[in-house]
Amino acid sequence: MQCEENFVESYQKYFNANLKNLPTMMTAKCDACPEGISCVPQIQCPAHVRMEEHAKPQVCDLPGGNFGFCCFTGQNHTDLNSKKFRVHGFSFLPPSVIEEAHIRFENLMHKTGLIPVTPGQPEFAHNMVFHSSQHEDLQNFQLSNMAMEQIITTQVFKEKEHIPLDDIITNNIDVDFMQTPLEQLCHPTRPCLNPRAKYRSFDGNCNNVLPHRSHWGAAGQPMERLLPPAYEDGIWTPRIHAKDGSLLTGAREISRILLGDADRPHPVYNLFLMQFGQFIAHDVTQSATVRLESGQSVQCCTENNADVLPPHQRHFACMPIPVEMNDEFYAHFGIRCMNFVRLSLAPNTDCRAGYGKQRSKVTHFLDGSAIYGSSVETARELRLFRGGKLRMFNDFGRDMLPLTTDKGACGNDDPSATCFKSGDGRTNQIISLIALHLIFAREHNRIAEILSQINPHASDETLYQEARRIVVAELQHITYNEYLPAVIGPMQMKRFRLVPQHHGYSSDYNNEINPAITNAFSGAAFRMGHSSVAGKFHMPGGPSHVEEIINIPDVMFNPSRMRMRTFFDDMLVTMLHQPMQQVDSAITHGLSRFLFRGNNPFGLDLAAFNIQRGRDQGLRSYNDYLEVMGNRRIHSFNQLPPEIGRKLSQVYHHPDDVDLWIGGLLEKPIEGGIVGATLAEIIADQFSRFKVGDRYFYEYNRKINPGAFTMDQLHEIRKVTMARLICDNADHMTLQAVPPAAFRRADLERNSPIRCDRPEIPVMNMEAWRF
Ligand code: HEM
Ligand SMILES: [Ca+2]
Repeated sequence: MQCEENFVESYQKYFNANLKNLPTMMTAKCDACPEGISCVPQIQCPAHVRMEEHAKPQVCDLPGGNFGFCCFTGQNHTDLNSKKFRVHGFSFLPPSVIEEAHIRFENLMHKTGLIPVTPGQPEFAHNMVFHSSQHEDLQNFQLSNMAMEQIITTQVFKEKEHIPLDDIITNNIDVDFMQTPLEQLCHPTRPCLNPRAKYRSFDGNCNNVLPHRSHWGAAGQPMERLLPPAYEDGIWTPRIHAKDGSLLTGAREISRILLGDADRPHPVYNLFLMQFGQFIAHDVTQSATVRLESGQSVQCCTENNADVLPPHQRHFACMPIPVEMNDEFYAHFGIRCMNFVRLSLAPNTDCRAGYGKQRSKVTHFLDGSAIYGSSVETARELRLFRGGKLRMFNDFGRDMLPLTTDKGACGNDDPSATCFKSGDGRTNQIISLIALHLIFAREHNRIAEILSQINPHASDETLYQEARRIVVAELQHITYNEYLPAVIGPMQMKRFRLVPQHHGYSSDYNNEINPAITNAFSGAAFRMGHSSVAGKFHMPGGPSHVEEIINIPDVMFNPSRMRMRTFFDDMLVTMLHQPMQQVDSAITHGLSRFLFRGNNPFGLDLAAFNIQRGRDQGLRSYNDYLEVMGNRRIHSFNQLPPEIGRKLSQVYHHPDDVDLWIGGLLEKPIEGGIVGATLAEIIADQFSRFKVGDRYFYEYNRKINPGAFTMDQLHEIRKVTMARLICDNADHMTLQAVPPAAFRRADLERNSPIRCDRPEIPVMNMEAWRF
């Protein structure tokens, strides 16, 4: 193993030049890591950041000319190694702790703040984005309560036994709920009945075949963390104090001061990129807010949002956002409070006391769950059970998504109102999202139809599962081949080994990697997409050539236009031609003032929600994420480019207070990507987990993936592009041609729309699937 001492130069070349970086540690750089240890970017090896100098890992080379670390501590922020520093040796919970916790729990559940939100209000629609099915909502209520009782017990234990905060946030207390009344809340993990199942399960269970990891990435499992939580008590109390002890500036105030509305069209990418982003965001993450037993959502403001409810009347999950008297928008309506309810938690599967972990309701894998559902029950409801197809709604000869009367999906009491159903409960949230769902549902049926022609004797079940396997592979291929490089740039694609292969199988699977969503990704990094949203759709004119302009709040949870004859095509044309907005400090008022306005003169502020949500999830400050990436912390706003430093100092006292989503948005985009270096690293880490931690990933061979494609099939999958999927599933009434790079603006040189039979938009040869 060759080692070299001076590697600072290559390090500086990679990281954001603005920050005048130097490595946080100095060790020799070696060619290769010891056997069995992988070389990864520093963010994928977070535990060692907390360690003593002598425990720091060696530096090694990564593809793309940059270095990483020979990571022996794993991809979690805690490491077994740190256990030896543990101060306390408890192994059981004193009965007095359990009794007191139970009394507190009962008080919280049944005594205060049981006021529901009124239908028709914007906050009613806000809660619909956390909806999946009535059954799921009820289950969520029960699990969330169980988790709450565990959390309260941990809080009482910490208070009574004076457990240091650091031991709590690093999961360093070895106390479990076994042999206590809370034992019934523990869910022992079950071994998989068929570890070599050819098709992935619907709920994501048994992806990892090791018995104690079979639940990794499954629906309902908790989000995991890159860094320890920044809860005030280490357990669940949200961060509200700045470093200097003063109160942090409110989320709405930060939003209105820093994130104005400005039209800055992206020079390269179109709205299809934005929309695909939301579609896959919904595949991989859906949190849920705490609800009342009745299933209704909690209200944290007084009538007409005139004030926040006084603390003694508030539900325990309330975290209302105060609105200033001088708010240039909401003041006109007398609004002084925006409703905000905290996310529900998942009970700890290992039955140990610890900090709260947010529950995600969908499968964490990128596995088409937004198309097929995250449970066997939903998958069944969506199937036709004939020819392997999905159920569709035949709308005057056209296949549309099936309709639903579930009020939780559109919030509409009118039974004749259009409202669509898919594998995800958020489909109707904006009309352009429905277009993506429709493309993928039609693609499934198109493939099932061809498969049945080639294989006339195949059963409905085989056709369905094979079509699903192909569609999920197409989704993964488009994501890694076209979408991700646009977002995080070519350098990160290489560093994190995310570039799809042109030939052969990949063998990158690693059963040590938990594919779970990280809080940093769902609570901040991937919400970068909100800045790329445009406030208006410029719809092409019909025969009259008069362009129609649609304000986005008018098509949120209001999908009826979708049934107009040419709307689907028109929407696709718009998304391909209209630029998306740059990812920066501008957020359209369509999201930051009028979100889910319905028939009201004002709506909600999504930017304020993102900031508040980060605090709800215990995200650490932007500075801590700089450090885990290997950057130097910032000690003064002067260290930042003047424009950014000036902005941040308007609302934060110290760089240690900056919310991750805000700090990330203000960075300049990395080369070839749309986001800055910090968000790019968090996103790259997440997509590396989806690949390395998913046994059924489309590029894996038969030794890893029991449902691996043959070499011929994989070769065909690799031809698929987003443009091909649009070509094969549009109505072709007003859409006659498609730009070959579907995420790039159609007005770019060499990306002019072309006919779908041109070789630049290749076709899969389905003969490879003759069974
Ligand atoms: C098209 C307009 C969009 C609307 C109206 C919208 C709206 C929302 C809302 C209301 C939430 C929940 C906020 C909260 O209370 O925490 C949310 C969460 C989220 N959004 Fe968006 N969004 C849009 C586009 C996007 C895009 C383009 C992306 C990514 C590229 C994205 C990524 C996310 C993510 C990752 C979450 C967190 C989901 C979870 O874990 O629950 N969104 N969005
Ligand atoms: Ca999924």
